[in-house]
Amino acid sequence: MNKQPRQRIVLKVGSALIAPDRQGCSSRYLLAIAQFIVRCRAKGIQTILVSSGSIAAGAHRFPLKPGSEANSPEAQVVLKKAMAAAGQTEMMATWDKFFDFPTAQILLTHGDLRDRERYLSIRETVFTLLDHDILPILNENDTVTTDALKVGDNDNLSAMVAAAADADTLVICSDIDGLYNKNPHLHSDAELRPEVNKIDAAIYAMAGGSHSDVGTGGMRTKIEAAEKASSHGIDTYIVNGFKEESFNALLSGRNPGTLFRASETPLQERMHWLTHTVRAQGEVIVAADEEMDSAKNCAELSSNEVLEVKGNFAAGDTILLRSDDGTCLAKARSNYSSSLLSFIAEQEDPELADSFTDSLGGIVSEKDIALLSKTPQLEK
Ligand SMILES: Nc1ncnc2c1ncn2[C@@H]1O[C@H](COP(=O)(O)OP(=O)(O)O)[C@@H](O)[C@H]1O
Ligand SMILES: N[C@@H](CCC(=O)OP(=O)(O)O)C(=O)O
Repeated sequence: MNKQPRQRIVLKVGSALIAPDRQGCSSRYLLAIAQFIVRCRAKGIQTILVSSGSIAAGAHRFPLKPGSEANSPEAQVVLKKAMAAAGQTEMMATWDKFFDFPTAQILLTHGDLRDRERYLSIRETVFTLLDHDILPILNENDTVTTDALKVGDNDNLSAMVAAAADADTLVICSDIDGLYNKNPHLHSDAELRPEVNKIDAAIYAMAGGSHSDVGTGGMRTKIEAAEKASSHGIDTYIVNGFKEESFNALLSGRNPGTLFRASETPLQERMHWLTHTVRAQGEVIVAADEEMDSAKNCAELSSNEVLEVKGNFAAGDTILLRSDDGTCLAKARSNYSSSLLSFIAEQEDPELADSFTDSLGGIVSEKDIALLSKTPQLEK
């Protein structure tokens, strides 16, 4: 970590470190990580742990019988939820054994993080725990989450937690030294990237998926996490969690892996939340020549400029403003439901359409708009 004293760090630990043999939790690699947490606290650095591994820890409780229906993809999803439920308690108990200070469990879904009220409540809880020197240990609530509600990987979850907790450093512990120019498990000539100052398509092109059977992240989700965190002013490291030297290096201000440098112009907290944490519930398509390059212009969007309304959303949900050439323009809180907006946008008579917006107000509000980059891209 950089020379200047760091005040708050989020540490993400992957499944392969928690249950390397898939036979329940093992302290084999966790002792060095626990000692790192203790040493951080001794230096006055507050620490938050995002720990994967509930599924990996619980998997051995569910031996698969050959040919059973549990081999179907649907059954596998249900089984993983049960594994997570069984493994979560074992994982928490394993961490708790290392410390002579208390730990606290926070299980989240993306549904919690994209709801502003619940997001602020989580943030408040984390701050209260830190104020009382209690180590928050967070994980996705795999047992109850659904495709619509889940973050899906703890790399991205750890970045959202780091933003919510106003951390200044995110350390993602992986089973590899850092980001290579290609997957080192597949290419013997792969080279480690020590620093990344700008995350772009070329960086994403380096990343492949996970090779482990219980991990879900792979390198792509780590880059997504680094993009979220660095845009919030958070230095993000990918380090090899299997090497004690990684943690010694961090504590002495050296970079043992890949450092994604924090943006010099971080997004304001609410804008960051809107841009990187909230998932759009629908889309509003406008013509590519519409001037949507400022929050003010977006807020002046009128119903007769709406070409199409996609998805089902309620008033208050977040939508994606996209031009008809595919460019993501902005994410914004919609003041209209998708059905009402579709009805208004379909009115042939622009004066009738305007009479609705005149009485109900703008489609989106200027204070709830986060402009996105002006290049055609898939929404992350
Ligand atoms: N460009 C890359 N650089 C490094 N690792 C990569 C890259 N592309 C794909 N990978 C794979 O991503 C894995 C790390 O992600 P993951 O499997 O989620 O592990 P963990 O759960 O320990 O974080 C590496 O072991 C490697 O197989
Ligand atoms: N919530 C899941 C996390 C899965 C996950 O992100 O795993 P990994 O890619 O090993 O960090 C679990 O506890 O198993």
